[in-house]
Amino acid sequence: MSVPATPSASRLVRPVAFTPKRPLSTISTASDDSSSSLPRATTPSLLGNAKKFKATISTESKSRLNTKSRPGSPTKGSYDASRPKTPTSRPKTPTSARPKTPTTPRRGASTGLEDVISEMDVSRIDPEEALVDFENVEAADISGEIDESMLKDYGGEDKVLVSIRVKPTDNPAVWNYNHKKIQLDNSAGKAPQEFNFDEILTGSENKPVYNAVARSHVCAAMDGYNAVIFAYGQTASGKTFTLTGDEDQPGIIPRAMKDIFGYIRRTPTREYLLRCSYLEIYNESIHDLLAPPSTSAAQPVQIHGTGPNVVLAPLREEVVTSLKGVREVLHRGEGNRRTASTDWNERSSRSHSVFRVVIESRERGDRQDGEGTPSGRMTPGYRPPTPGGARLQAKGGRSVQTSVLSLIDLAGSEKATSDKERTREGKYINTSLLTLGSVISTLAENSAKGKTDHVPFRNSKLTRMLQPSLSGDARISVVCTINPSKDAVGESTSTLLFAQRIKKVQLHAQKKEVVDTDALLERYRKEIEELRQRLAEREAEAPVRNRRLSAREQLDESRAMNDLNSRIRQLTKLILTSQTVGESKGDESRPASPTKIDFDMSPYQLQQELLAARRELETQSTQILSLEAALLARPVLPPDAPDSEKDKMLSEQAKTIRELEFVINGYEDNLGEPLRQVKEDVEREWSVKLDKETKLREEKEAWADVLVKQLEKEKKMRLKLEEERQALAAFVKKFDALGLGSSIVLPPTKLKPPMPNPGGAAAVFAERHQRQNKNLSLELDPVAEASPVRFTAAAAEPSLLEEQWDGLDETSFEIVEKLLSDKSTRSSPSSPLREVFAAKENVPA
Ligand SMILES: Nc1ncnc2c1ncn2[C@@H]1O[C@H](COP(=O)(O)OP(=O)(O)OP(=O)(O)O)[C@@H](O)[C@H]1O
Repeated sequence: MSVPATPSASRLVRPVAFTPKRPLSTISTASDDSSSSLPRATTPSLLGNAKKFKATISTESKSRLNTKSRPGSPTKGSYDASRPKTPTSRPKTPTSARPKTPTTPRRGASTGLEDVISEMDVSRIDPEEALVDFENVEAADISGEIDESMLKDYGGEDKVLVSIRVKPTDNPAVWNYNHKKIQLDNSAGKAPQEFNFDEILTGSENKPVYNAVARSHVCAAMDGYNAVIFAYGQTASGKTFTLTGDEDQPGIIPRAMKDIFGYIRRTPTREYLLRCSYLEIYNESIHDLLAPPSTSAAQPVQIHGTGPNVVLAPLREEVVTSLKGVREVLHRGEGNRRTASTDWNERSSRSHSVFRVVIESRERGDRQDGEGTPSGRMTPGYRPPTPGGARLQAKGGRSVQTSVLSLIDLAGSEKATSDKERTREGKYINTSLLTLGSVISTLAENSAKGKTDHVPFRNSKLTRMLQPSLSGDARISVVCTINPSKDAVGESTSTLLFAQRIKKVQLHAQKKEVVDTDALLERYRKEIEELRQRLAEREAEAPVRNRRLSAREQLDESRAMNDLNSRIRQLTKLILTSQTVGESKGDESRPASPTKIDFDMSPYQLQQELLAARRELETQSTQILSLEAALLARPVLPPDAPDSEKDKMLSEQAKTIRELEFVINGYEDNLGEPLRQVKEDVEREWSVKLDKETKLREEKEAWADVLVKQLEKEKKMRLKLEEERQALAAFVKKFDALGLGSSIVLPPTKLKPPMPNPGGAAAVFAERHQRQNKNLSLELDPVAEASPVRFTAAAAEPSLLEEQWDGLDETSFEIVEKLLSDKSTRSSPSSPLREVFAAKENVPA
């Protein structure tokens, strides 16, 4: 499959906290119609456990169903808005001409599937998956080839439309064919067997193939019928080329999507909602191709329910509003499919890929959203809104059609045929394809002979998934691709036999039109009205309310109102109408996927979510405040605290900061961009504080160095002082021994030799330092911090050492001066005093 790459659609991430879990609904509902020999299934619906109403079809609706509208074809490629057509062939049989609305389960009725979480439930659709509105269809998205004369009714919808596509080959072909008949050439050496089909197609043009094989079924799907188109054939015979095609020759899928938008554009009386899913069945395991490969591998899609009540879960659905959105979905699916495979060729030829489009539509009525029914562009036979009548109108319900178009690229059919010969190699057997063959055979047999033999739908994933459609609930078109070369005769014959069998299967496709207030389309419309009403109320109350709200609450309030407003705008954009199809200027005018807001939430739920978010924010604010308080109340470090204490404190602060960051991150996750600023501010504030703490620590370390140096200096001084004291004491002793003491009057009060202190100089220093700094805060507070500068200022006072030395110097000086001034002492050359001085001053005596 080659899908043109497109710029990726915007996929905004919805905060998890805002995503409510929702209950499951079933894919289809049981029919109460038993008039048919085959069980009559209803159109698959996504509304299983939602409340539904049994609605009668309006007169206009009946006449529409019974009248085959064949208005003139518009000019090719042009759009005639005033003459919208409904180009679907109508049932011919009396039974199918008047389809009955199926009975649907009432709310609360158990389907037995309530526990299954299904993303196919409309109420669980990811809001990123855009709702489509007929007014939004892009001109560029509309097929330029719309020509209703091309729409054919191949014998009515009770039969499967079977076409054969013969792949061009350079080898000599061994098949003869015209536009309806194909038969093996006699030269092939086998008994010529003739096959008749609805169409034999040749060549490499995909447009005629689409017109012949798919267009009528696409239109039927738009008109409310389920439709299945699948390609069957041996490997490399052209199935993918037919369904997907390439850029030059777009296949059925891109052409179908163009026609869908074209159909919407040409039907101004209805509005539509389109949802796509894309899955792959490989080795009897279903993978959601729209989910990331890791997710889909870890959580394969399961089929829940039986018969017509089939639910695939978990399976993503993407709502699309333009071809761009469709391309994005296909591109993503293809990418995921390739990622999941180690051998792409082998895997693609052995797996089935299923692209599904769910189409919801209803008449455009007089809406309270100001957009009313488009004037002057009415479809002939326009039906008034609310076909359910006054009772249903009172309940707010409007008739909604739901149909599913499934486009299936099957695995190579030779796997089903030739695998019989290699049963030992179990891995090659494609159970789904083999079961499809036997299911078709049984169905054909039952139809032909009026039997009710058991049909082995449950034997494979593919048939179980297709059971509602194969049971007759859908219009089916099969394109069987063959390689006309001689060496592929066996495979081609087998394919043609399959095609012949499926041609016999009887169908009973029914349109489904139910009034369902829970249909996504209806809910969106209703929600738009409710949101508008709510917004108007809020706006009216705003002046009074704002007076009693804090600034922060007012901000929250205005954000909530903005959210409401943008939600209304998005919901309005999502609904496609013919006007929006024509008026849009291009792909860029409308997002491929709308902003991710949960469209499924009612205004009340939205309000609850807002309240919950606010409560969460308040809790987080409290956490932040308490963490800040804890930081402020941290223990104060004493100035002489060891480094290990300081380290511990710093690491505790870092931890607190990390916790703050954590809280702020959660806070930001909830409120997004506005809080990023707050986070940055807090980060900045705390990083400044951290820097200050680090600086302070460095300063304290420097201060400690200074202190150590001071102590060493003091120690040296003390030693020197002690030496001097001893010398002086010896000098005095000698002086006294010489008998000179009586003649010299020493000033005893001034002689204060330093005495050793009990704690040593360090203790004295510490005591003095404490005294000096008792008024200084040495705590690690950036404002009241202690610093070496202050210490230096304190140390500028005379130090202990300086005082001691000053006293000693002065005393020594006075003593010496007195001695020197004593004439008797100086006059004696042998004076002992002189010797002492000479020894002390190191001068000759
Ligand atoms: N009608 C056709 N005209 C031109 N080329 C064709 C046609 N049919 C098939 N091809 C080419 O043949 C090749 C194989 O076709 P394709 O991949 O569609 O086969 P397939 O049946 O899907 O194979 P598989 O079962 O392996 O998926 C492709 O290159 C395709 O372009």
